[in-house]
Amino acid sequence: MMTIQKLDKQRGEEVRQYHQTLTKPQGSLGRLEELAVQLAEITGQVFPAVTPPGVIVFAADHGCTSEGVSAYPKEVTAQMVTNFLSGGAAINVLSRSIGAALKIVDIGVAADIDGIELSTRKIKRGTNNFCVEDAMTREEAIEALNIGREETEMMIRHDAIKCLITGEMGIGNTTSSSAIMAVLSGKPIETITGPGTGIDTEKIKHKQQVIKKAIRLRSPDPDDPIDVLAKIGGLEIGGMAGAMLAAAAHRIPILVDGFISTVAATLAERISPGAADYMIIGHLSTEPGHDLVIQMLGKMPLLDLGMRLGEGSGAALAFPLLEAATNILSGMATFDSAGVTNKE
Ligand SMILES: Cc1cc2ncn([C@H]3O[C@H](COP(=O)(O)O)[C@@H](O)[C@H]3O)c2cc1C
Ligand SMILES: O=C(O)c1cccnc1
Repeated sequence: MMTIQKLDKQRGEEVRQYHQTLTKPQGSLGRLEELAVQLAEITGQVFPAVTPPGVIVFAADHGCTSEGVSAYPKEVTAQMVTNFLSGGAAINVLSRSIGAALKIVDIGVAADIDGIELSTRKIKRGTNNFCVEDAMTREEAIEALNIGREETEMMIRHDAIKCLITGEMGIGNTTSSSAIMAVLSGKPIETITGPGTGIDTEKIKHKQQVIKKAIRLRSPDPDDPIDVLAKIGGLEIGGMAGAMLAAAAHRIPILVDGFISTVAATLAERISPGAADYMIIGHLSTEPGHDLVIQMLGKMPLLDLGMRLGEGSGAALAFPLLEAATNILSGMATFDSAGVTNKE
């Protein structure tokens, strides 16, 4: 889809060496040092910039909500988009606190939503119920990826963003995310499916049955990520995957949020191997499948705050750590410049 370059290992090595000259015991900044190295490898700069960050929230509805898989009614998707537009959701608050540009994309909400601030890119009015038919066609899945890519490239041009945070809003999307993960990982559905917005144990069992039925009836090809996205995925999940591919192609670091975002990240990596090199996992969600999907990407989350919201919230909270990692590099004195004696 888009060319993703290899990481700039040379720049990473330069940062590793430079860290040893800064006024601190070697390695004492732990994962902040690793972060600085990764950011240098991603951006190709010894003093990488991550500000300003940009948050894109993709919103879409899910046909599988008619199977009773969420604690909240499907109307909440559109209502929350209106809330995003008036600035009152968690991601609005967190975006403001990190100085991020925030864009909301309606990539497939069932209801009509007005708002000049809204990017209206509706592919269809929610996915089809994957227990009855494919969630979307292959063409629609590709369109979702393309819209994600286009919206991100616009943000790179207009807002000059230096770090991408993707978020999502879509009642029912932990069900499609769990289904995608079950197919991509081959792991039992029980280990991947959780409460989402907060359903009880009985309802989780039902959610697992719904996912099993969908996978049996749709039989997506685990080796074809676009087939998986089309048959059992979501429009906002495709949008996020496309956004991540665009950021990786532009060598912009991607700060990944919770379970749903990390599933989109896994699809992006399967579509264009190497994309995950450009990703950092912001936090560990309490949704049970998140741990596994992070491990599959070979990553470790930065924060573990017991959160399970989505919208990009956990990634936005982790952003100051990236900023700190880059500020350390550009702002700290060296042993030489400060006249501090280095170890023998
Ligand atoms: C008010 C509200 C705000 C949200 N913001 C994100 N989500 C999160 O919950 C949804 C997924 O959970 P499930 O699969 O159980 O429906 C997604 O919209 C996700 O972004 C929200 C959910 C609600 C109710
Ligand atoms: O981990 C997440 O992103 C998540 C978990 C539950 C509900 N919504 C989002």
